Amino acid sequence: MSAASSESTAVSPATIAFIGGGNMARSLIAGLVARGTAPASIRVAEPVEALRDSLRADYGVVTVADAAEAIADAGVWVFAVKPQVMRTVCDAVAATAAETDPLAVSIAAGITSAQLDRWLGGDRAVVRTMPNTPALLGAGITGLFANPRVSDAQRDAAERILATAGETVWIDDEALMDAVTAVSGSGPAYAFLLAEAMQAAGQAQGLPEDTARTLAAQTLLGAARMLVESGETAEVLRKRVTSPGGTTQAAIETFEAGGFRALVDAAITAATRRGRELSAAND
Ligand SMILES: NC(=O)C1=CN([C@@H]2O[C@H](COP(=O)(O)OP(=O)(O)OC[C@H]3O[C@@H](n4cnc5c(N)ncnc54)[C@H](OP(=O)(O)O)[C@@H]3O)[C@@H](O)[C@H]2O)C=CC1
Ligand SMILES: O=C(O)[C@@H]1CCC=N1
Repeated sequence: MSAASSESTAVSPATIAFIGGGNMARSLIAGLVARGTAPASIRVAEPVEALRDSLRADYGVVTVADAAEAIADAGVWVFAVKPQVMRTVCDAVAATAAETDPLAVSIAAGITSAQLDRWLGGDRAVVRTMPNTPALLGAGITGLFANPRVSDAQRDAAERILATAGETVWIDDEALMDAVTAVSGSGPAYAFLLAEAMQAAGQAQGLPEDTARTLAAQTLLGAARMLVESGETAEVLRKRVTSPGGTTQAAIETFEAGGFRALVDAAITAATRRGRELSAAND
């Protein structure tokens, strides 16, 4: 940490400022507080009063309307705003960054560490991350990339913060962060889409709404746990459910005939491309 902090404000490496207190910040804050981070060491800058009120009520964190107030004594700044406003947000805090030399952690899709570094005035320590919403339960996974300016201690600090949200995986080639975003950042939505479709199809077969919903949700939970806990591949687990000439085979053949794998590939390709577009469009 730089010794250039202003005399009136002691910057603490343990104080974390969130800039943006929306959906994803909330998930991360929930994880941090649930796993022992003192709420008083978390500042959240969020313009929407209702969001500030609920973050304060639910987690006891310090909430403010303006980023300048949140970052003043924080050694770690977590940028949790939309990619479209990231440049403006960075411009507004760049002067303070030059004074206090914080670790900048971004969770934004697409925006690169080089962009963040440049917008924050240059020569900044930046960790670009991509968490996902199961962070709310500590069941998330986050991809992380550190630029060369990040020290070992700062890398550990970023790891500690994101590890409260679940698993972590460091990525050496930043270009792959858009693929991480497409697979795991956006991925919970794909599982929810599948749940919606399974529920609707079950209802179409006559199941009551509540029953169809519970069957779909519990099935996805059980399958996900088997994927993580069994040590076996998805393919092996799938084949074990698929009795020859049985019901699963009828369904899987219908998926395959409909181009399911190609559709998933096209969807993840589109999401990866969109990450790159978000970077270029907001530069
Ligand atoms: N949602 C997800 O599953 C994931 C999201 N992300 C990334 O997280 C980031 C945030 O996404 P998400 O939480 O969904 O978005 P949200 O819109 O829910 O949250 C962003 C919040 O930041 C606020 N904001 C805007 N400008 C400022 C500012 N100058 N200072 C402080 N706060 C500001 C917004 O207010 P207002 O609405 O008034 O603009 C909003 O409340 C994005 O970059 C996204 O790519 C990453 C992984 C997963
Ligand atoms: O949809 C988005 O752009 C963000 C990033 C990953 C999940 N939500």
